[in-house]
Amino acid sequence: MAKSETPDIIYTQVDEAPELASHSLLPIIRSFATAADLTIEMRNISLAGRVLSQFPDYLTDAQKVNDDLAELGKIVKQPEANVIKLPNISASQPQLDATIKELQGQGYKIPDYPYEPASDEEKDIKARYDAVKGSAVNPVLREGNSDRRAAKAVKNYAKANPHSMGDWSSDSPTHVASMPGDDFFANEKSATITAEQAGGAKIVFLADDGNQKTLKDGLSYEEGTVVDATYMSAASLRAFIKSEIESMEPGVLFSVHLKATMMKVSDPIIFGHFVSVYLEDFISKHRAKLDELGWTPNAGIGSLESKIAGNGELEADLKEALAKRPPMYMVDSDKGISNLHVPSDVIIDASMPAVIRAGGIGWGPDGKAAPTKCCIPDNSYAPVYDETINYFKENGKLDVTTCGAVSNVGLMAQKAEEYGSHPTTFEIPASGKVRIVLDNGDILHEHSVEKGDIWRSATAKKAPILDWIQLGITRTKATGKAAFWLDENRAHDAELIKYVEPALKEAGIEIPIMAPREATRFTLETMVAGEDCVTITGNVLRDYLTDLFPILELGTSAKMLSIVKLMNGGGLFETGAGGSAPKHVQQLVEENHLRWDSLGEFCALGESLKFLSDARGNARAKVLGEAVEDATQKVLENGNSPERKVGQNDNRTSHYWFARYWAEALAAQGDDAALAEHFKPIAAAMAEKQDVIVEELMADQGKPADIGGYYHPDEEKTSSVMRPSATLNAIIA
Ligand SMILES: NC(=O)C1=CN([C@@H]2O[C@H](COP(=O)(O)OP(=O)(O)OC[C@H]3O[C@@H](n4cnc5c(N)ncnc54)[C@H](OP(=O)(O)O)[C@@H]3O)[C@@H](O)[C@H]2O)C=CC1
Ligand SMILES: O=C(O)CCC(=O)C(=O)O
Ligand SMILES: [Mg+2]
Repeated sequence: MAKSETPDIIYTQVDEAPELASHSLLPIIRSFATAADLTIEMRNISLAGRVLSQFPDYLTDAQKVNDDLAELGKIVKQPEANVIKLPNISASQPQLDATIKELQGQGYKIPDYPYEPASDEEKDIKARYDAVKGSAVNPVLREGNSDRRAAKAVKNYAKANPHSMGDWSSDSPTHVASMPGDDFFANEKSATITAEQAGGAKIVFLADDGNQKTLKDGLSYEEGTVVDATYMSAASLRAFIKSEIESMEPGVLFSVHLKATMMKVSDPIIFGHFVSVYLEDFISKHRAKLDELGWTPNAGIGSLESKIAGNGELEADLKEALAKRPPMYMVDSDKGISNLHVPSDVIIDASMPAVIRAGGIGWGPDGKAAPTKCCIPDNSYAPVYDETINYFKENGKLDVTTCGAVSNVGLMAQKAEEYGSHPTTFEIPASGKVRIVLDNGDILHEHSVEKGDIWRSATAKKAPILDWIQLGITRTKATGKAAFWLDENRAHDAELIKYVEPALKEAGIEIPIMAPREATRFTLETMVAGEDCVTITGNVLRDYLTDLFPILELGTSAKMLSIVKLMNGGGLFETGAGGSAPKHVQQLVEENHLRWDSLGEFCALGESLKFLSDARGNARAKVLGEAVEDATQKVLENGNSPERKVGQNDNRTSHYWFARYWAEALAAQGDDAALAEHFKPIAAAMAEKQDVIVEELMADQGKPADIGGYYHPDEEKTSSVMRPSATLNAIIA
C-alpha cells in the first residue's frame, strides 16, 4: 500500500510475541477501521527490519527495507502523529548476532558483525550495527513524557480475580546487594546549563601519560538542560562482585539484575564483569584459548558454551568451575540456562518484580525454588527493591483484593536521563581525567578515572522537565496521593528539585518530594491502605515502577494504559508496560499455544481512537473507540483472556471474542446508523458461527507450529499459524 502523508493511525511491526499477536489482531483492526473510513499504516521497527534498513548496499532491490524508524522519529515530532507502539526487542549483542545469522541463512547477504574492525569499511559496518543495538527505538519515539496507569476496569477485575502471590516470610534470606560506594550514584556530578554556558560542548579524555582524546564532539546544550556526569569504578565493582560471591550463604541463589538492553553500553560491560569474576579461575587458566576463540565475558556463558563445544578439556573445566561457585539463579533450569548465560535474559524491570511477587524466590540449577541474593550494583535505584523486600518481610505479601492502584508519571521525553546516555558512555582506556568542556571554556564536570571505569553523561532538557511536572500535578489532582521520587542527596535529583519546588509553589499544590527508598515505603503504605497513589519519577524509575507495581497489583504489566502525550501535540500509545515476552514464542513453536495477552493493544487502540476523536474531531473514531472500550471490558469480565496452557483459550481465541464484542457494541450503538448497519450482520455471523470458529482456532493446539524464522519469521507461515479459522477470516474480510 502506498504510504499516505498522515495516516489516521500508524501501527508498529515488532518482534516476538506481540508481532505474532499482530498477525491475528491487525486484520481485525484494519477491517473495522476501514468500515469507519480510517486509514491504518504499518511501520517496521523490528530488530530484523532495523538491521536490513542499515544495509541497502548489500541487498537486492526486492530485499531492501525502508528505514521506518528514522521516518517514525520524524513523525512523532508532528502534531498529527497517532502511533500505536508495540514492544520491540532492544537487542543485546547475542541477539544481534543471532539475527544476522538468521537473515544470512534466508539469503540476505549482510556482513558479519566485525568485533575487531580493522579497515574503514569494517568500522562503518560496526557503526551501522551498533546503531540498531540496545534501546534503539524507544528513546527515538518517546518524544513526550510517560503516563502509565491501569484502567479502572482492569484494576477492578484484578481485585475481584486475584492472581497468585508467593508468601513472604520475615526471615527470608532474599536480599538486594549493592556496591558500598564508587558507583554511578556516589560519583555523580550535575549542573543546570546557564545562558552563558548554552551552546556547544565536547567530552575529552586526558590520559595520565599526557595523551588527549576527544571522546565525543559536537554536543550541544540548551539553557536549562540538566547535565550529569558520573562513573562506576571497575575495580570497586569487581571487588564488590567477589565479596558478594564469597559471602554467599548456603541455600541461597546468586543473581544479578541489570538493564543490559536499554543501557546498551554500560550494563553489558557490568554484566561482563559479573561473568568474568564468577569464572575468574577458569578464565585465567584458559585465557589464551578463549582469546583465540574470540570469546568475551560480555557475551555471557551461553556464548562460551557454544564456542568451546566439542573441546572436552574446556568443557570439563567449565563444569568444575561452575560447580565450585554458589548456585546461580536460573532463567531455564531444564535447559541449564543461567542468569549469566545471556545479557538480555534477565532484565531488571521484569526480573525483580517476578522474584518479589513469588515471595522472594528464584529457581536454582536443580529446578527447585530458593531464596536469592539480588545483586544490583548501582545505588541510584537499588533501594527501591531493597525497601520493597524489607516491607514484604515485615508485613507479608500484598493483598491484591484490597490494595489501591499505583500509577506513574515519568520524565521520558527527548532521551531524558540515563536512557539517552548511550552516545556519551565510555569504557575508559587508561587512567586519567574525563572532562566535559563547554565552548565558552568552562569545564562543566571532571572526574579522575582508571582503566576500565565506565563513565557516562546524561541530560534532561528544560521543556520536558516542566511538562513532566505539570503532568505530575494533573495526575495528582485526578488521583489523590502522590510523591516526586527525588533524592536531595543525589546530584542529578538536586538539580531537578530546583525545578519542581517553584513549579509546585506556583501551582499552589503540595506534593511531597522523597528519596526513592522513602518514596517506596510511602507508596506501599498508601496502596496497602487501599488508596491510589501516583509515583512521579525520572525515566529509569518510570521503567522499573511500571513493571513492579502492576506485576504486584495486576499480576502483569501487560494490561497497563501507557500513554505518551507527545510534546508537539501528537499521541504515542504504547501497548502495556511489558516487553515482547520471548518465552511465549518458544511455547507457540513447541505446542502452538500463544499465551500473549493483547489487552495492552486493546487499551492502546481505544486511546488512539479517542485521540483521533478529541484532537481531530473524528466522530467515527469516537464511536469505534467507545466500542473498543466496551469490548475490552467484556473480554475481561467474561474471562476471554488467554490462559497459560495448551488446550486453553489463547491469544487467537481472545481476539475472536474481542472482535465479536466490538462488532456487537458497534451494531448496538445509536450514534452512527450506517456503522451500526454495517456491523449488525458481522456481529450476527460471529455469534452464529461461534462453535465452528473456536474449534478452528483451537484445532492445531498441542502440535508444533512453523513460523519460518525467529527474528524474521515468514509472513505467510506466521499468518497461517495465527489465523487458522477460515470462517472468522471470511467474516472479517
Ligand atoms: N516497550 C518496549 O519496547 C519494551 C521492550 N522490551 C523488550 O522485551 C524483551 C523481553 O523483555 P523481558 O524483560 O523478558 O520482559 P517481558 O515483559 O517481555 O516478559 C516478562 C514476562 O512478562 C509476562 N508478559 C509480558 N507481556 C505479556 C503479555 N502481553 N501477556 C502475557 N504475559 C506477558 C510474561 O510472563 P509469563 O512468561 O509468565 O507468561 C513474560 O515472560 C526484551 O528484548 C526487551 O528488550 C522490554 C520492555 C519494554
Ligand atoms: O526500550 C527498552 O529497552 C525497554 C523499555 C521498557 O522496559 C519500558 O519502557 O518499560
Ligand atoms: Mg520496562
